[in-house]
Amino acid sequence: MRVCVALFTADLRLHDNPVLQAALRDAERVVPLFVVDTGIRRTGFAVPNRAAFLADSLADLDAALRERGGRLVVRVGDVVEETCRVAAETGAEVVHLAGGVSRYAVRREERLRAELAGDRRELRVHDASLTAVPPGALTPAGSGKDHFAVFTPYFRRWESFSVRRVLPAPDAVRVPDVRSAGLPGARSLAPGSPSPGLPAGGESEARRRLRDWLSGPLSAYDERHDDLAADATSRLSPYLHFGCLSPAELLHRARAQDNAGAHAFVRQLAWREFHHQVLAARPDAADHDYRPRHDRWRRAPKETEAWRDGRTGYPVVDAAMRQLRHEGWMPGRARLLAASFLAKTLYVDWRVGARHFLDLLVDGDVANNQLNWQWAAGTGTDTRPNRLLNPLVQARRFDPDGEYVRRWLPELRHLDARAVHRLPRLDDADRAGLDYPAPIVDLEAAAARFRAGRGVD
Ligand SMILES: Cc1cc2nc3c(=O)[nH]c(=O)nc-3n(C[C@H](O)[C@H](O)[C@H](O)COP(=O)(O)OP(=O)(O)OC[C@H]3O[C@@H](n4cnc5c(N)ncnc54)[C@H](O)[C@@H]3O)c2cc1C
Repeated sequence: MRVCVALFTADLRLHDNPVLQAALRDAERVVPLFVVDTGIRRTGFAVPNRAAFLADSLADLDAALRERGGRLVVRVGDVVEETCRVAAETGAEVVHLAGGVSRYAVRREERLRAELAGDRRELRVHDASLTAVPPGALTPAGSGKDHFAVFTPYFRRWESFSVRRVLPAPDAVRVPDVRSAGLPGARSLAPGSPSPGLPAGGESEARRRLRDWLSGPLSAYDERHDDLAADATSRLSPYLHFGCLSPAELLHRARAQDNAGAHAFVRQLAWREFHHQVLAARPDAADHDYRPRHDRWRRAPKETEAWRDGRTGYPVVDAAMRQLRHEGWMPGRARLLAASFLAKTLYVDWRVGARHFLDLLVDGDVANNQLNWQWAAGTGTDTRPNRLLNPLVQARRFDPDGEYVRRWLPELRHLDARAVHRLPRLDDADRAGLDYPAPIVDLEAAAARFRAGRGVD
């Protein structure tokens, strides 16, 4: 074959990229194509933090292709129309694409297949690109079900799945003569300013972080990942979200280190894949309860605003929410306790919180964000859906010295650990002089309200 198109989506890398490798195998010349998709802009999913990360990642991908004699071809418009146009202009017979799981990705794939077929061209989809185990490859034996609804049995099967081997980065990429728009800047992808502490995007940065992570911190992951002050998780999530890092490669390399840290880390990677297979089977779970509980959610605009601003009066929740605004990222434990606080303690619809996270998270992802929110709200796959996380207990367990709180709440920097933990229990006289709010909600009353709302004892 003379020409193929490799359409990049959430796989912005040269290493271990099945889409690019298949295109290079099939054709003498390959169009490495990225379409700045105006359809995604219309969904509201394009926000400044992810736009900045995406702009970095595209620039890095282009530079890596240029080192190999190629370049990234960029188009702006409807992804299906632009891809078909590029295929027609270059005479490409086949377009290669990574299989996605969101409704948007599935619809894109269907439209692309139909449009290309009308032009006697073919779409080839690679389903072990965005996850190590293809979503849908594992189903509960003998149940007739199309996906796993509970993590532990999924994990057991996932662990024994034979993951494809890691593919090398290509040495050379020959690109046909075809028009390209310039690389997009962050502001052309989404107006507005990114968070000041946003990480840099791109495959080069991803591989540098991967090397650092594997060379030491990984082995302590089991002991330290929930320690909020230690900042001892990988921070690889945005690189996985944009595909600057391959999940299959990460999995193989973590597994090669046979220690407790690596085992615990691999289990977390499986959660990502678990949520992808749930969303693939139940795309409606992006905005509908996976397991409806007939909740009578509260509308509490002032309390929700206080939660968004990190002014709830519960220091660990507020620290988490301020970190989110500053970095566009927060550790898993902080996400969980902040989400539980909104959906259970304040009893506000999880969709309100999920939207706020998607507005800021640099790794904001339909599968992981929406389904983790549902897990925290008890409308998802949690097998104990009505448990409530107490923010005071969470703070003592996961930030015993109050260091995480002091890092993110400058107004409390002068307080010692004991004072930080006692803060929500102080009366107004003791609170005087502190620029920090009284708790916006009483925890016992909130727990009773949640149970009554949900109809559980
Ligand atoms: C309410 C809520 C919303 C979330 N939203 C997102 C999101 O939009 N995008 C996202 O990538 N993750 C999301 N997560 C999952 C998880 O919190 C993050 O992936 C993780 O904190 C990222 O930090 P890390 O890379 O240092 O993770 P590590 O602790 O180093 O874990 C390694 C990798 O495992 C995966 N992982 C870990 N925990 C989970 C989990 N619970 N679910 C799925 N994958 C997991 C991630 O890909 C992560 O990068 C959310 C969790 C909660 C509770």
